[in-house]
Amino acid sequence: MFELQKVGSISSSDLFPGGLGWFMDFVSGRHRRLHKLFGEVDTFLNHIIDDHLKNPEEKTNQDRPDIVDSLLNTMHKEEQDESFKLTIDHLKGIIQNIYLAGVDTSAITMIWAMAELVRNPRVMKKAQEEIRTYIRVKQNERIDEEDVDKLQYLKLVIKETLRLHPAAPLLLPRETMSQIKIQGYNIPLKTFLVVNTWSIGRDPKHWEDPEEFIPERFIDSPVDYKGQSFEMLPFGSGRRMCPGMASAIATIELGVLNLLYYFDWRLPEEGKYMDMEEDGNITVVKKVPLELLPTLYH
Ligand code: HEM
Repeated sequence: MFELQKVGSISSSDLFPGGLGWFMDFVSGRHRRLHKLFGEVDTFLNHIIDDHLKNPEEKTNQDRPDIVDSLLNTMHKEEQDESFKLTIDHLKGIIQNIYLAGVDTSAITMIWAMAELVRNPRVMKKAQEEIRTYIRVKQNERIDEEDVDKLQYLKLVIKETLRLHPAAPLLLPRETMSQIKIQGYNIPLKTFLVVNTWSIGRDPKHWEDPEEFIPERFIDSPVDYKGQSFEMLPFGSGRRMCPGMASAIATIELGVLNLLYYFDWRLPEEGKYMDMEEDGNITVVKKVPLELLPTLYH
């Protein structure tokens, strides 16, 4: 999947629409690689679906159905709307979307959040104090989604992480549907437009100390990540903005909450500088993998 994401990023055909781009992609072997990768991904998706068909949720130890179980159930329900029937191909498309657009991006954001927290002990301490004051988990119980609502500072930490480290820093490309004028620039019809949300989130015109990790900057601020505040757009904006935003936020908040509730974290070598260099293309990851030592707290 990750290889597909890499090969599927901006191609010559995007930059030179028409014959030239297609020819360049053909000569560079990109078409062949994509074709091969699609075959591999299709086999992988068939495995996932077969596994679920062989082991329906009621026959496994799972305590709740996963999304593939739910989609298979919908598919098999007789009362499906005649005008739109969910098929195995739709199901494959949805699973692929979740893998390509959802798993990587959410994991990347959690890694950046943990990196920033360890680099900023003041913020880590404040976040853990809040969590350990408001959350009490009894034995054999789990932290659940409702617990997150009690944690205002944790939410600010995630917001600040999304400002500084939007997982998809260039959003998805757009093409203008007519000639437009923006801030004095004439943009012709059918122009390929890329929005750099990474630099928007660090623009000193809008952010004080933009490179600093300061979750408190969002206290009493109307600026949010939901596509309405153009000072930060980690999930994009408009009708093609990220449809997985709510699921991503729930996953990230709950994930980081679990990490901070159960463990204390430190660098393997105390006091060592943490390299925050970035790497990637469609998604931007931490170039030097994050290595932290956990100590069990609860
Ligand atoms: C931190 C996590 C995530 C980030 C930062 C993120 C970010 C984005 C961004 C920037 C876009 C392009 C929006 C635009 O150009 O206006 C996008 C599109 C998309 N995202 Fe996410 N995303 C995340 C998680 C997820 C999850 C969990 C899912 C699914 C479960 C998901 C599914 C999608 C899909 C399907 C699109 C394409 C929408 C379209 O083209 O109409 N994303 N995401």
